[in-house]
Amino acid sequence: MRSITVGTRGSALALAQTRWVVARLKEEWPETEFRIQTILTKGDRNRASLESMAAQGDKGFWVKEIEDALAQSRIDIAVHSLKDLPTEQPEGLEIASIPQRVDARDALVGKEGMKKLAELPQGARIGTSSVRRKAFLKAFRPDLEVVELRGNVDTRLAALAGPEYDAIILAAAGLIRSELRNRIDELIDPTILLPAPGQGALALETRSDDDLGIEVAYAIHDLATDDRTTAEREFLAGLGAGCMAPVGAMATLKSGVLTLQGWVAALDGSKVIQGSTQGDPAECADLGAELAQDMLKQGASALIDAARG
Ligand SMILES: NCc1[nH]cc(CCC(=O)O)c1CC(=O)O
Repeated sequence: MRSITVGTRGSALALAQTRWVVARLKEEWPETEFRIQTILTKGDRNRASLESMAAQGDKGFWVKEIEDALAQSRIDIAVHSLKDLPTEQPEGLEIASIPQRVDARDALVGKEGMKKLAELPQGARIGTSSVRRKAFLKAFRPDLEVVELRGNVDTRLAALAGPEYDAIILAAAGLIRSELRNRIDELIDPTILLPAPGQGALALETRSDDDLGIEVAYAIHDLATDDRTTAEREFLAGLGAGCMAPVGAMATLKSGVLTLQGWVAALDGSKVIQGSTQGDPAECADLGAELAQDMLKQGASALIDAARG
């Protein structure tokens, strides 16, 4: 029996999404044995330094060790949250497959009486560590207080039991994949909070010369998700921004037309530049790159430079 080793971070969410991937792969390849190998990343080892590393523009905080294991054939397929993958792909490795996206949106989880973003009382305290969520929240409701909240999904939900936060914001997909969908109080409308590029989608990474691994992974590829997230990630790359920038992007597909929305904000939410474009999904990469160029000209460069510090 042929055997494929699938590598992932060891967090509850990473394991939940990897088990989902393996279950889907098993449906397509019933004769193949799949093993799951967890790998500790710099992000897991040293959460405290996350902020400073990110500020220095360290890319691939959650992926480096996993990519090393892949390159050294200790694993055959790596499962990542697409949102955490740098837009530049390392030599010798490729994204072989993007499975179907769950939900791209952000979710609000609130205490009693704190279940809707628009209805939160003046000065309500919202927990998030994302510069994107913070900037867009402040733009929507400058009265809200954004309070730093780090950690994995369980840690963040547990923090809501304490006095520091009235509500927290997380990716809906993380809750859904962790079977915590019932904790979602509001799926936040993307006209208020545009999701991160690639949010809610996974990426299966392989060695570029591993035809078998590529074929196995590709069996669960979803073309619509690929087109949408390619447009979103090319927008991010075209801005010259990383995952730590206050940038949102979301593409939708309807009647064969891809619509891409992109937002770039000042860190304090005092300014948000919004743009959108439409076209043939086959041109998804160009649509993303062109929207980035347009918005850089409209003043997004200054915002991105400022966010970089
Ligand atoms: N930055 C951490 C991270 N990476 C992917 C997800 C959620 C799952 C996804 O977006 O696919 C999360 C947690 C969060 O943003 O709440």
